[in-house]
Amino acid sequence: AAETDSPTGGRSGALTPGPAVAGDVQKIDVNPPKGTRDFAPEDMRLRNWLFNHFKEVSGLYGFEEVDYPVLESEALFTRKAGEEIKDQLYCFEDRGNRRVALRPELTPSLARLVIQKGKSVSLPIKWFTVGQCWRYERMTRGRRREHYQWNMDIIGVPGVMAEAELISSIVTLFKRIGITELDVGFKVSSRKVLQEVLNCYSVPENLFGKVCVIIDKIEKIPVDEIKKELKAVGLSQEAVQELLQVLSVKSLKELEERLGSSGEAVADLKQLFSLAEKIGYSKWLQFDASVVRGLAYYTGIVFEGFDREGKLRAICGGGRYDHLFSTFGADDIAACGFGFGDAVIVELLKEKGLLPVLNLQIDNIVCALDEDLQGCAAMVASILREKGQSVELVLESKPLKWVFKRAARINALRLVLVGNAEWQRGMVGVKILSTAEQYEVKLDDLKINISESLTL
Ligand SMILES: OCc1cccc(Br)n1
Repeated sequence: AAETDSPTGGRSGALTPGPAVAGDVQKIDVNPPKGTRDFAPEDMRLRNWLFNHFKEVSGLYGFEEVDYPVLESEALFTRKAGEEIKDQLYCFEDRGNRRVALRPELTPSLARLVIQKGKSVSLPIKWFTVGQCWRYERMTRGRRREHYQWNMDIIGVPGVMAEAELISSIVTLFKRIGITELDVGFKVSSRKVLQEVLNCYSVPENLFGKVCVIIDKIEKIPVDEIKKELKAVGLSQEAVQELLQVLSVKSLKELEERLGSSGEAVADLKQLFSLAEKIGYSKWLQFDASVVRGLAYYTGIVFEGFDREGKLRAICGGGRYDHLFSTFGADDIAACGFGFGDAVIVELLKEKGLLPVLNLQIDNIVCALDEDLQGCAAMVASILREKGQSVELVLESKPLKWVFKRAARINALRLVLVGNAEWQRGMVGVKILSTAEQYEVKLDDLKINISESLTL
């Protein structure tokens, strides 16, 4: 069955299309395109709750928000490393015969903007964004074709403090939404591990990305297939054997025994775990040599957030990518970042019973008791809105029963009634809906502040 797309489960509840309409008007499909989601109000409240946490955490860490077009030149993503993200590129030729694509990730756009800004931005650059990303996947697998990703990137810091800061920001996010280290962990490794092994077998640099992309599939396809693909790109039997062995190393200590203490891979990882200890999130981290991530451009520390029950796909992932900029014809600059999707985290929150209850809340519902008082009711609404009060103004003449029902549905705190008798005396009626207390309030007092005036 197709994965539940909507955060509240199941595909959006479309109206059951009625009988064919008159004439040749075609009934439209009221569902969104395959693999995409609508966000109805209750879904949008959950999405805004999550994205607000993303943005608040980004602010806590001193990151600035940026944004890019969802449509980019296809050239940003046409890396020749056999990545799934390229195979599933949502690309086409536009009316100007340009090859364009719906972005499958945000990092290349960030690199493009950093290069564009050049010397006008001071280092380190710390940018974040929350953006929709796309892939065109055959619907046979029924998977989503879009999701929103929170991305944080630090540009211009070669040291591991940058990765430590990024992982710290994700831990902060998790804590804010009720996720603990008992629910989620981070598998951490470094691609320098693979680099050091491949260097021993004189494997040319340009194969590095391809080798990593193949190895990233180690838990998804049989190991014989992995071996076959590695040999197909030119690795010797010995190199393949050594690679697969080093990926099964179970601890940093064992890695150090295998690679020695002088290499950067071990040094970086030891420093990261030491920083995690100091910052206070080492319980969230574990070394896992098999983590390589599926993007070709990572060059150093890589990490992914996983649910400890092992029911879900990776929650987030990232790492260092020190050579991405030169692939765009610019000077290289140290860089690291992560992506955090909006879908898996919601599945995890559901699993853990941590979905927040987010109801609509309106301060006032304002209603005219007589047709000819509609304008007066609108005036009362304006007065309240100018005081920063949210107001649902009843826009048509409705029976009080309907108004009370509406008030309950929108969770209104107060009902403000505009009636002839009171209006003649410059007053309006106010009912506190939770306690049924009733007041008459002078219109002038409303101009002060309805809450204050109610204490009169
Ligand atoms: O994380 C891979 C990915 C990229 C774009 C869209 C979706 Br859904 N998933």
